[in-house]
Amino acid sequence: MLQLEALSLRLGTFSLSADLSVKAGSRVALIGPSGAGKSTLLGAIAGFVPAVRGRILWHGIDFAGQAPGQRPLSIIFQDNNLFPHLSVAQNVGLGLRPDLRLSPRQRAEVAQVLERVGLAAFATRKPSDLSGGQQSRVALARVLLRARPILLLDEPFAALGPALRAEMLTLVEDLAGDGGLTVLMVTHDPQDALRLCPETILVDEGHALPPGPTAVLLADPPPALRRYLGK
Ligand SMILES: Nc1ncnc2c1ncn2[C@@H]1O[C@H](COP(=O)(O)OP(=O)(O)OP(=O)(O)O)[C@@H](O)[C@H]1O
Repeated sequence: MLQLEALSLRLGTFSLSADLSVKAGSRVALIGPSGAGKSTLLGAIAGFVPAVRGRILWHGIDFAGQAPGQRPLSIIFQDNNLFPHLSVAQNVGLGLRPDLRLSPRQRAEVAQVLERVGLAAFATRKPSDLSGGQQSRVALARVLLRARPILLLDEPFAALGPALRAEMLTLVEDLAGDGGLTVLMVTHDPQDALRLCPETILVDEGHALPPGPTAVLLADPPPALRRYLGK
């Protein structure tokens, strides 16, 4: 279980509170108006935004004092955080060793995971020689290799067209299911939330609410969400 316990965050004049928990192995969307604090909340979980008050716990262990790289999570942003000067295989290999001194066994793991996301034939290419969807797959491959139990997605597929986005969400669902990952995904698209995430956290007016069933939330949105969705 991931617990945000009486959490309070502040960035300049912006503040956000959260008191909620997310079940291990579940997939949860974060939805809310632009500037509501969705990325800030992921940033706090990842360790980039310090908490003013409260705690973040994973299976009862406090994240405080754990640097971002030590936390049991991976994060993918919209730009996929790929290094342009490294090949696809190297970008993925970074998930295992930042200095890229991979053992033969680790190289084999990289090859295996590239196969898993359908990029076996692209290992030596640079990210710029790939389509947007393929770049997203590289980022997912790296996450898979890191094998951290929490996956944070910050509008990862926003730049992709609808069909490709649906395909990527299915891939995330498969990979998350296989690995038993806990997924938190920021999205502006209610359909994406419905597709991947049975539950949704509504972030609005300085609060992140506890997760509720996505279908129920979208079928009968509270006023704040109604405004945001333009319903
Ligand atoms: N470094 C910063 N210093 C001060 N304020 C910041 C900083 N970063 C973000 N903010 C403010 O914090 C608020 C929350 O931003 P955040 O990016 O978390 O929102 P969001 O819900 O993810 O928005 P969007 O959907 O547009 O990506 C915004 O009002 C933003 O202007």
